Formats: sequence, structure tokens, C-alpha cells
Amino acid sequence: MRVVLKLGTSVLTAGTDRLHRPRLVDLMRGLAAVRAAGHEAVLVTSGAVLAGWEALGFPPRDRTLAEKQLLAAVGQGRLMHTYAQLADLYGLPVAQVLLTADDFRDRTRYLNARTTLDACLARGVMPIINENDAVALEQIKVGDNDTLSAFVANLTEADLLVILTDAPGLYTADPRSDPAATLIPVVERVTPDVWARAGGAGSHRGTGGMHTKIQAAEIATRAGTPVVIAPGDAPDALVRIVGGEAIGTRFLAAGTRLEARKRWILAEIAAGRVLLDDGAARAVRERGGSLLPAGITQVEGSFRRGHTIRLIDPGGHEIARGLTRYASADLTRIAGRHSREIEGLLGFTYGPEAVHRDDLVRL
Ligand SMILES: Nc1ncnc2c1ncn2[C@@H]1O[C@H](COP(=O)(O)OP(=O)(O)O)[C@@H](O)[C@H]1O
Ligand SMILES: N[C@@H](CCC(=O)OP(=O)(O)O)C(=O)O
Repeated sequence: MRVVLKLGTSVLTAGTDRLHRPRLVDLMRGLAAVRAAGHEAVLVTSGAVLAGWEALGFPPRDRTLAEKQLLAAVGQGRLMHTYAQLADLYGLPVAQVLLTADDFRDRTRYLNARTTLDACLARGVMPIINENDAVALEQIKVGDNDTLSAFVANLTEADLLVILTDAPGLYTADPRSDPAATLIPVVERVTPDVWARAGGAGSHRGTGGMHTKIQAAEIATRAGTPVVIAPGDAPDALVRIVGGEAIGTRFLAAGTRLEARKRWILAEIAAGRVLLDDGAARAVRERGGSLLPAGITQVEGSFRRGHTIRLIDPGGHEIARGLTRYASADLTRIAGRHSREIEGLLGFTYGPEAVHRDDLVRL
């Protein structure tokens, strides 16, 4: 199972004013245990601004944008250093990946980020992700790490997104203002009624409160990833949740991830076409195989890596649609050639497939 874990500032501080080291040790132990059980883990963490604040001697709280970016720039390195040290205790290699909204909007950057994260996971390295606050102007930011974690869950096609926070889950109303509020254990679908339950950020440091968590749940579940919002102070919360225990609030996925992905590919406007030879057409049509450059006889249209293209058989019929791993100019140069020639011809490679079978929808 591939799990994305989001840790909010409220969890990292454990109700204090600083990064709470014992809490961080507990959380890292949980991540190591999940990994030891054979799962893959991706961490999305907040806390950079807080760590910067901690380092610079606590300047006043009403911060300008420049100050916040400064604090994040100071704090991110320190936050990462702390994580790396703790991960070392468990022999867990980690990587820092800082993303922002453009990395999800721009297809090339999106695919490059995905390549990096895939490479990390393939090598047993745990990515530790935050928003690149120091360069992301307020208007072009994802803006909150709940939403960022949902984007990361989609990017990595995670099987589960766990958002740990300082509330026990989604309550019928903000428990801080309504003592009669009760936990909602399962949300089958994010309806207006669910939205109505969300109050703002509870702690003075948290960014979005329950609102952004529900938004994250909606984004991830729509793409086929279930989401659990649970209390960060529950002992071994992550291990137990991954083990299937009902803690906090579980948002059920709307359909499978594959269905969502296929819908998405089909909804894209195709930017070009490739004509396939007989063997390639058969491999795609009958076996749902990947399309290799060797099976392409002609490339039509102008498209970039990651764009949707049509796959056309020798009879002129469109047999599939998929996301190309190579831009049209590059594909033209490697069409008809063996995959091992790609690097020699282009000077780089994005892998042996022109369209990988996971990125392909047969029609
Ligand atoms: N319906 C609700 N159920 C639970 N918590 C809620 C609800 N509405 C608002 N909240 C508040 O959201 C807070 C968690 O969000 P936030 O402070 O942004 O934490 P984080 O730093 O983990 O993102 C809780 O402390 C809680 O007071
Ligand atoms: N990127 C920011 C955190 C943004 C954020 O969403 O915070 P939180 O609501 O505590 O998860 C930081 O590292 O300080």
C-alpha cells in the first residue's frame, strides 16, 4: 500500500509553541513501522514557518508576506534537518521535495515531480514534501498543506491519504465551539451537509481548519484515494490506521483510482496522433500493452510530454488514447527505433515506452 501522511503544524507542536521533538520521534517511529510492514510512505509536512519562528527568536505574530517567506526559508532547512536526523535513527533514507501550485498545473513539471517521487519510492527513500513557501507568492500557492497532500496523493496515486491533526476527526460541528458535537466515523460522499460542519482553523497556527481538510478529502476521494482524518496524539495512529483500524473519520473513495484516471485521460483534448504498425496495434488492443517507439510509423500534431494523444491502427481507426512520455519532436526522432536507442538519439530518456500502459485507455 502506498500511503501519504500529512502532518499539520498543530500535530508537530503537540499543543506547545515549538516543534515537539518527542512527538516527532513518535511520528517517525510510526512511519518506519509502516515501511517495515512493506508499505510505501510519503510525508507531507507543515512546520517550516513555525521552525523559522522558533529559530529567529519569536518575532511578533502578525507577519507580512515577506516575513512569512523569510521564516519559511529559515525554518524549512531546520525542519528537514530534524526529520533527517530522526529518520537516521530508523535507518530510513529521506528526500526533501518542495512543490507549489505550478508543479501541478504545468504538465512537464508535474511529470518531472512524479518521476522524482517514483524514483524515491523505488529506491526505498521516503519523500518529505512541503510547499515551497519561500518562492510561492500568496496568489500562486496551493496555499495549505491539506490541499497539497491531496494533490500529492493524486500525483503518487496513493492508496490512502492520512491527515493527522489536533482534532479527533471530523465532528458534527467545531468541537471547540460546540461541546455537544460528536465524531462522524465515516463519510461516504462529501455533500454540502459535510461542508457545513467545518469551522475555521482551531489553533492559531493551523492554516485551514477542517475546511481545507474536507476540501482535501474531496479532491483525493474523487480520484479514488480514501482519506482518514485522525488525531495526531493517538498512540501509533498511523500504524493502526494503515492496519485498517477505524480511528477518526474515514472518507470513502468515489470509485477506483483507475476509473478516475481513465475518465481524466478521456476528458483531455488530444493534442496529436501517432500511427501504429500492426504489431503495436495488436499489443495495445489485445493485451493492453504499452506502446513502444518501435511500433510507431508516424507522428502527427505538435504536443508536449504528458499530453493526451490518439493511437491509430494501420486501418485508420483510433484504438486507444494515452499520455505520451515524449514530446512530438522527440517522438518523431525515435519512431520506429528500438527503445535502447532512445538515449543515443535524444541524449536523454524518459524510459522505454512512448505511452505506458498505465497511461493508456483502450477504446
Ligand atoms: N467540524 C469540525 N470537526 C473537527 N474539528 C474542526 C471542525 N471544524 C473546525 N475544526 C477545527 O479544525 C482544527 C484543525 O485544523 P488546523 O488548526 O488547521 O490544524 P492543522 O495544523 O493540523 O492543519 C481543529 O483544532 C478544530 O478546532
Ligand atoms: N507550508 C507551511 C504550512 C501550511 C499549512 O497548511 O499549515 P497547517 O494548516 O498547519 O498544515 C509551513 O510549512 O509552515
